[in-house]
Formats: sequence, structure tokens, C-alpha cells
Amino acid sequence: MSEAEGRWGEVWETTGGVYRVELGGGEQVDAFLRGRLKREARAGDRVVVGDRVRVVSEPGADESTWTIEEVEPRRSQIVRRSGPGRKAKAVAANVDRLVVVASVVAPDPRPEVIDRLLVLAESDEVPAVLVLNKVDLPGGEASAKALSAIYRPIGYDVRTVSAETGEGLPPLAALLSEGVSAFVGPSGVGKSSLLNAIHPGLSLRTGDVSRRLQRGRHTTVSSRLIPLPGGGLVADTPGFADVGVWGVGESEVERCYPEIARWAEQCRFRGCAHAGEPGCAVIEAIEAGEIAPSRLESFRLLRDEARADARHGGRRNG
Ligand SMILES: Nc1nc2c(ncn2[C@@H]2O[C@H](COP(=O)(O)OP(=O)(O)OP(=O)(O)O)[C@@H](O)[C@H]2O)c(=O)[nH]1
Ligand SMILES: [Zn+2]
Repeated sequence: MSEAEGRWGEVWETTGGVYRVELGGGEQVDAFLRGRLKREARAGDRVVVGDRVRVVSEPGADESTWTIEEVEPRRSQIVRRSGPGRKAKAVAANVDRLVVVASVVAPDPRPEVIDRLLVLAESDEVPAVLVLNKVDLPGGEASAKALSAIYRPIGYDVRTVSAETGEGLPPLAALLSEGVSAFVGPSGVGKSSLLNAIHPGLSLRTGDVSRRLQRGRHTTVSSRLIPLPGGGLVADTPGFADVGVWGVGESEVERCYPEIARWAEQCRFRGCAHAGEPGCAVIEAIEAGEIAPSRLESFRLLRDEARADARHGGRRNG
């Protein structure tokens, strides 16, 4: 490809309308949107970190300016919905895995919160890894066992770790060294501690800090992909933690619970709500211990939320 046709790279940082593009080997340029892409961005179809873009340079008085001319179709994307009825917006593209972090104690794990994040991964069709942190704390082992017993049989990759002692970290580090990972999870579960334990010195912005920054200075908080010393990238985007499932359709919620969807195929009635209908295979699976009661509980909650959201006119945006 000649210089006139531009060069392909990956968006590593977005701040307002400036896109920092990594062209390979550490060579980076700041690029801007023009024309059609700018109009699309205004309409909500933004260019986000992780996007593969073609940039073209135009000679200027001092230095050349770069513009983004083309965006490669995304392999995957993580979308965030800021509230019921709001449009879903992409926050990161071409993400290889969503690392859902929970702490086994302090704060105590809340299955509903874990399920929400797993639903997000399923809905975005990004593989999820469930990381159970703080196993070093009293009661940690037992809690990790109980959670593993819920999530492993569903097919999720569950890892028990401690950022404090380093237990379980080498295999997690190996996983992160490939592709783009995004960490999600409630405040205080140890997301930054895990990354700092794996790569000391990594300056990851913690949820609290970014929230403070957002309030204190009226600047746009940037989203970044942080390159890890051993390879791989971690998405650091503000607001990841504030996820609802707003915009996931009522019928889509069931698909986002793989084990419930599997059993539902054997319910007597099509469109069974698993709420006491005769011949409900899901209820039978609960009674047989094949599905965890907490999963059906959160499923019902999220389905009701999706139904209420649909009434508010919320809809999923690609
Ligand atoms: N005992 C123990 N404490 C941990 C572990 N991991 C993190 N902590 C502690 O838990 C607290 C929260 O850790 P953070 O890494 O700030 O949590 P976070 O998920 O990044 O939180 P936000 O930035 O608010 O989203 C800190 O006091 C950590 O020292 C662990 O494996 N064991
Ligand atoms: Zn049923």
C-alpha cells in the first residue's frame, strides 16, 4: 500500500475527537475524523478503542495531519447502555475476552451482579472468563468452591486467584498476553490489584480515580488500550462498571443464560416463561440440581427489566 492510500493501525486511545492510532512497532499518530465517518460518529456509531482503521496523512504547514478514512468491520464489540431506553453505544471493539472479576469475600460476591456481566458478554458475543479473587481471605476457599460449582458446569472458564499471594496468577497472565482483554466487575473486587500484581508498575486508572477525574475536571476522560509488557492489551475505559442490561431484548435474555436456554428447549410449551407452567424442563432442572436457583432468580429479574425497558421504548443498537 502506498503512502497515499494510507496505513492500517489500531486505535489505542480516544480523547474527545482525537484518536491515537498504533501503526505497529510503537509508531503512533494522532488522527481525526472527517466527512462521512464524522457524521456517523455524531449519529452514535463511534470509532472506539480496538478499531482497526486506515489513516492517511496530509502535509500541513508544521507537520502532517492524519485522518481516519476507513474502519474495518469489527470482530466483536462491547456496548454500554447508559440507562433504560437509551441507545447502546460501542465502548471497545475487537475485544477477545471479558474478564468478569468477583471477590469471594470482602465484598461478598453477588450472583446477580456476576450474572449481569455474563449476560453482557453473551449478548456482545465476547467470551467471558470469571475470575474469583481474594481466595487468600478467611472463607475464601469455600466461597470460591461454591461459585465454581455454579458457573463451571454452565461452561464458563472460572479461575480462582489472589492478587495478594499471587495464587493462580501465572495462567491468568498467560491468557492476558494474547489479544485484547476488558476487565469488568464491581468496585473493590481487585481489578487494578490483579493487573498490578501481574504487571507491577502498570498505571491503571481505577474506577474511583476515573470517576473523580470526570467530576473534577470538565474534560473528556479518555479510553485506552494499555499494552502489557508480556504482550496483549487491556482496555481501560471509564464507565465499564456501570453496566445495566438495558437494551437486551426480553427474548434475548434467555439466550444469554446458556444452561437455561438449553433446558428450555425441552419445556412443553414454546415460549414457556419457566414460572410454574406444566412440563417446564427448567423448573425440573432446578429441582434436580442441574441449574442453580440463583441463576433462575437473576434470569427472572433481568427478563422483567428487559420487559420494562421495552415499554420505555429502549432498543438494542447493533
Ligand atoms: N486480601 C486480599 N485483598 C485484595 C486482593 N485483591 C485486592 N485486594 C484489596 O481490595 C481492595 C480493592 O482493590 P482494587 O484493586 O482497588 O479493586 P478494583 O476492583 O480495582 O476497584 P475499583 O477501582 O473501585 O473498580 C484493595 O484494598 C486491595 O488491596 C486479594 O487478592 N486479597
Ligand atoms: Zn419452562
